[in-house]
This record gives sequence, C-alpha cells and structure tokens, in this order.
Amino acid sequence: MSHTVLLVDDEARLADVLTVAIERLGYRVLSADSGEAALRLLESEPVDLLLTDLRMPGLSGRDLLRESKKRRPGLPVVVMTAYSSVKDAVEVIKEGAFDYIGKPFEIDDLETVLKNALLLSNALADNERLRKELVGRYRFDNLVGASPAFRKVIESITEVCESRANVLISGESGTGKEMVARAIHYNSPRRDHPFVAINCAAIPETLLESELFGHVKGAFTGAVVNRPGRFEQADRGTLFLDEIGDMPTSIQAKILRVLQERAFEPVGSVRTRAVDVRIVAASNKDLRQEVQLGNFREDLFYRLNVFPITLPPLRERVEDIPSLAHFFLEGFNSDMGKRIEGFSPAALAAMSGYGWPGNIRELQNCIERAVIVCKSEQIGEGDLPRYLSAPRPVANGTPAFPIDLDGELARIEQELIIAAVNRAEGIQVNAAALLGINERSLWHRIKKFGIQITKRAGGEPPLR
Ligand SMILES: Nc1ncnc2c1ncn2[C@@H]1O[C@H](COP(=O)(O)OP(=O)(O)OP(=O)(O)O)[C@@H](O)[C@H]1O
Repeated sequence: MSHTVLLVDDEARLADVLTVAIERLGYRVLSADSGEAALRLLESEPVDLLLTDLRMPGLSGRDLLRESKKRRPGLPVVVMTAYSSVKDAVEVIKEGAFDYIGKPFEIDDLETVLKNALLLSNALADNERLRKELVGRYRFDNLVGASPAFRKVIESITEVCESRANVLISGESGTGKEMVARAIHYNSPRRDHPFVAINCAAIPETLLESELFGHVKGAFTGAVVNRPGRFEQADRGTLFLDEIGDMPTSIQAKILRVLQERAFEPVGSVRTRAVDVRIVAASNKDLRQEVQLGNFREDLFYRLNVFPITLPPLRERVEDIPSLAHFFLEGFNSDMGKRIEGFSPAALAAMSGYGWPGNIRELQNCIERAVIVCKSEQIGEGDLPRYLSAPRPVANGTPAFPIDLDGELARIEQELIIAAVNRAEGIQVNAAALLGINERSLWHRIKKFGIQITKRAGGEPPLR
C-alpha cells in the first residue's frame, strides 16, 4: 500500500507541480494551501508524512509542525523553504521535524528525504510497539489470562499503577485480588518501598487497631515495647487492606483520617505521625451494598473507590482455564520434580464445565492434587476431583459406587457451611456455633471454598 504525503504550500502553481512529481514517486498526495486546511486533513485523513512549506500566511510551517507533534507525535514532518538558512534548519529540527529541504530542490533529493523519513518513522513505530509488548509481558508476566474480561483488568492496572490514586479491587474470593494489588505496587513508582498486606477479616477487632497503627509501650496490658503498625511499615510504599468490608466501623473512621490527613496516632500515643502510603483495598463483598446496609462508611467508600477494578469470577472467563491450568501445572511440575506434559481433552472439558466457586485458588488446589495423583504424562479426568464432572453419587439413598469420597465430603461440607451461614444471616460467629466449630476454623473453610458472605442489616439476628 502506498504512503500518503500531506503537502502544504500556499503557492498553488508549485503545489500542483510537486503533487505530480510526488505521485510519480509512487505516493498518494493530499494537498492543502494553508496550515489550517492541513490540520483539518490531519484530523480526518490517514497521513503518513507531512511535507510543509515554512513561510505561509496564517499558520506558519513551524506552527503546523508544533500542532502536528501535539496531535500525531509519531508523524514525520519535512519542512521546505525558499529561504534556506542554517538557522531555520536548526530551529525546525529542534522542534521535531525529521528533515529540512531548501527550495529549489531536485526531485531526487526530495525522494531520498521522503524515503528516509518514512523508513525511520516505520522503524520507530515498530520499536514502540515492541517496547509496549515487552513491557506488558514482563510487567504482568505472572498474571495469566487473555480473555477480554481479564484484558480489561490488565488495562486498568496499566492505567492506575503510575498514579497515587487509591484503588478498590472487588471480586469473589480467590479471583486474584492480592496478585493484582502486588502488580499495581511493583509497577508503580513506589516499587522500591514496601508492599504490606493485612487481612482485616483475619485479625480480631481488639487487635486490629494496634496492628494497623502500632502502639507505644504501656498502651495496654502486654504492650511491653513500642511497636510500629502496618501503616508505618508501608511508609512510601503500598498498604493492601484485604477484606476491607469486614473492617469494624470504629477502625473505618481511623482509616478515613489517614486517607484525608496522611497522619495517625499509634495506640496509646498522643504524638501524630505523618505517613505517605498508597492504599489498595480489596473486598469480596459488594461494598456499595454494605454502605446501604449501614455496615460500611459511605465517605470511606468514596475515598477508596477512586479507581475501582472488578475481577471477574473464573466462570466468566472460562477461556482462561486452559492457560491457567498449564501455568499451575508447570509450577507444580517443577516443585515436585514431575514431567507431566498436559491435560487430556476430557480433563480440560471437565475443568471448563465446572463453576469454580473458589475461583483461581480452587483451580490451583485442584491442579496441585492432580499433579500428586497423576501417574502418566497427561492429567486425565480421573486425576481430577470427581465433583468436577460427576453427577451426584447418592440418588434415592443408594450410592452409585465407585465415588470420589474426598470430593463428595468437600461438596457436603461446602453445602452445610453455606446453609449455616445463611441461617446465621452472614454472622460468622453464629454460623460457627451452628456447625459446632470455632470461628477461625469456619473462616478458613469459607476461604477454602470461596464462599460469599453478605451480612444482613439490623444487628444480631435471632438464631433458629
Ligand atoms: N491471573 C492469574 N494468573 C496466575 N495466577 C493467579 C492469577 N490470579 C490469581 N492467581 C493465583 O490464585 C491464587 C489466589 O489469588 P489471590 O490470593 O490473589 O486471590 P484473592 O482474590 O486475593 O483471594 P481472597 O479474596 O481469598 O484473599 C493465588 O495463588 C494467585 O497466585
């Protein structure tokens, strides 16, 4: 395909002669008699090179050069002038012109200049494309996935990582929220400072404040030394507040203050400490809904939600299952010194047909188990838990042997937990009591299965 040259000259006769000559060289020519007309063509036409006269009434060649650099930075510009002078040449080159040609010139000279300008701009464009590809690959090489839904996530990370904006990552359990938080940190200007993570749901309310803000000696029984909190540890870096939806309201107010004033006081201290921390928060609950239910402060929600990223559940990015499965297979192969080459079509089909309530973490666990049990060079359907593809093994009280006992027990466990959590209206301590286990054990199981929990509004619900 021939390249398009936009020729700009206010002298109509010369423009006509040049148009014919340039067309003979094999280019398509668009002609404009002023800088203004040229800008309009630049907006609407696919132009590969701008060849402009320097002195023109209205918008001069130099003005046009500047404007074109703003609109199309990669477009090569060649400037022509009747008043050939070194000073003009230096100036236009400084402003970003590719070359300069003094009138009158031989068509052969023009041909060489045009050819070189186009060659260089193609090379630069290729270079930029390759650079972007490489940066993309090395930056996010551990984030596997090419589905449209996941590509959007990568785009969001690319957009936000350079800034200081707070980020709120939403997504079901095991969808990769922490991984994304790390990708943001390690691709941000803060990458040489700490990435500190804290799981707000895993720490009892009484300890959370001191965990976040630290404490001074004597602040409470057991505080025998001054201890810095996570905010201080993350100074100049990133603090990842995981499961922020489970943060008690009293602490939410304190987090809001750090976001607004970039300052806090350790527990037991009256001295204010300044801190420079970027917050990346994550939640597997719908925080907007939590705000409506009165469980989460609206002002904090808006502070955190400056840049929201939503991670799709694995069942909505089924296309990524094979590449994720291979990625995990490679990792476990090398951890366990195995050489399993891949998956049978039936195994891939079973994985693609399953709903993955625990998302990528569940897939990862499943591949780990398969690598352990697999005895051949390919993971087959039989190496995967039966519940991935098998229909229910107990119908009308009669077991359809053989069954996958572990898989079935996991399924029943999951169902009972969901039922208890629903009965307890999302209040985990009550659900744990219903199941006869402690709250911590329940929390671990909820995490393992990726169960979604939504508390209902209106205080402690009665247990039935
Ligand atoms: N795109 C991905 N490519 C490769 N591995 C991934 C990807 N996303 C997540 N993982 C892996 O899946 C597992 C779960 O991810 P992660 O812990 O980031 O999820 P999460 O959403 O933070 O979970 P939770 O809500 O339970 O804290 C991790 O082992 C992580 O390495």
